[in-house]
Amino acid sequence: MTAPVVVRAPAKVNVQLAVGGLRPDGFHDLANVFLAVGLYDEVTATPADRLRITAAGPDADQVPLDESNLAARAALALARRYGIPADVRLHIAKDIPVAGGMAGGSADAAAALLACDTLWGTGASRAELLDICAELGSDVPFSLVGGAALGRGRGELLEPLETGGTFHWVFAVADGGLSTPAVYRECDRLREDSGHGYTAADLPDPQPSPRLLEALRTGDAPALAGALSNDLQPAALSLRPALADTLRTGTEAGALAALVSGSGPTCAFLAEGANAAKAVAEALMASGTCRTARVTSGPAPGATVLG
Ligand SMILES: C[C@](O)(CO)[C@H](O)COP(=O)(O)OP(=O)(O)OC[C@H]1O[C@@H](n2ccc(N)nc2=O)[C@H](O)[C@@H]1O
Ligand SMILES: Nc1ncnc2c1ncn2[C@@H]1O[C@H](COP(=O)(O)OP(=O)(O)OP(=O)(O)O)[C@@H](O)[C@H]1O
Repeated sequence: MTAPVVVRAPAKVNVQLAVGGLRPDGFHDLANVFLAVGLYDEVTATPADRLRITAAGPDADQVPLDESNLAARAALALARRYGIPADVRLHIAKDIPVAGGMAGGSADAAAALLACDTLWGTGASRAELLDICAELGSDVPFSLVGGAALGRGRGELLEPLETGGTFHWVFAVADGGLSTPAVYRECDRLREDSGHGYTAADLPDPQPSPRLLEALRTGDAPALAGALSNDLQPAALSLRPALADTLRTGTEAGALAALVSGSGPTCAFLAEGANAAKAVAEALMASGTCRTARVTSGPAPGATVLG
């Protein structure tokens, strides 16, 4: 009998998310600086009579178990490319918040792709895997590579970035998710309403911040704190105003900086060290401004076959 294959893939936080114009294909051009952090989903692939998806974990009831699941779509995409049936059971052990702006579904897609490639012995090249990842979603290539990277285009064109140390983070997980397309739409609406005379379609090309890249390269947490930015944050706050209380609570508890993670509603807090992170998490839990607070660090490795 073929042994099951277990693959682990990380969550991400966008330390910079510069959002440019709305493209004719409905996506936005980005300068997207990703950092993988140590919260993981695990996907176990086992031979089966047909494609089957199961999920476990606190948020498992919010994970679709049909072919809309990104892990299922990854298996189907690989099987189609190699002309083989996608007869596999994919079990998702879910620890990344669902619809939280931390690329949980993308992590499952990258993990499932690597797990199926290993189980089926398809031997796809890294370039082929990245190509399939990009078809599945803008964040999926980064879930495969992990570490830190600059994402251009709609976020799928990656350039690895050097990091000079470990950054300590706290993530405040909200009750209920936010829809990524709705947050991008709200970003466009706020910009169009702001009266600067531009429309979403003709913004300048978004650029990474040299100060932020340098802070990552040198592992300088206070400098990174001063350079964090997320153009989707006003939109996430507009859709979920209570997030302002969460951000304030973490900052008052000693975080170096606070920002919404990607499209939200998870809020991310950068801390000076592991002890400071623990204190920020305790304050967040006590405040009642979030469902739970998770302490972790980054960079973390990309999708990895375990065992
Ligand atoms: C917010 C981020 O998580 C930051 O990393 C990503 O930009 C979202 O990436 P994702 O969840 O993989 O998103 P996709 O599945 O590719 O796209 C979902 C929807 O988000 C919007 N979208 C996404 C990426 C992008 N560069 N511009 C967009 O406008 C589009 O409405 C798109 O239809
Ligand atoms: N494997 C999966 N895990 C979680 N959600 C999934 C999965 N596959 C599909 N989905 C659907 O995708 C939606 C968004 O889920 P996900 O957890 O990836 O959001 P997210 O972390 O905010 O994404 P991102 O940060 O990439 O924008 C969910 O509400 C769910 O309907």
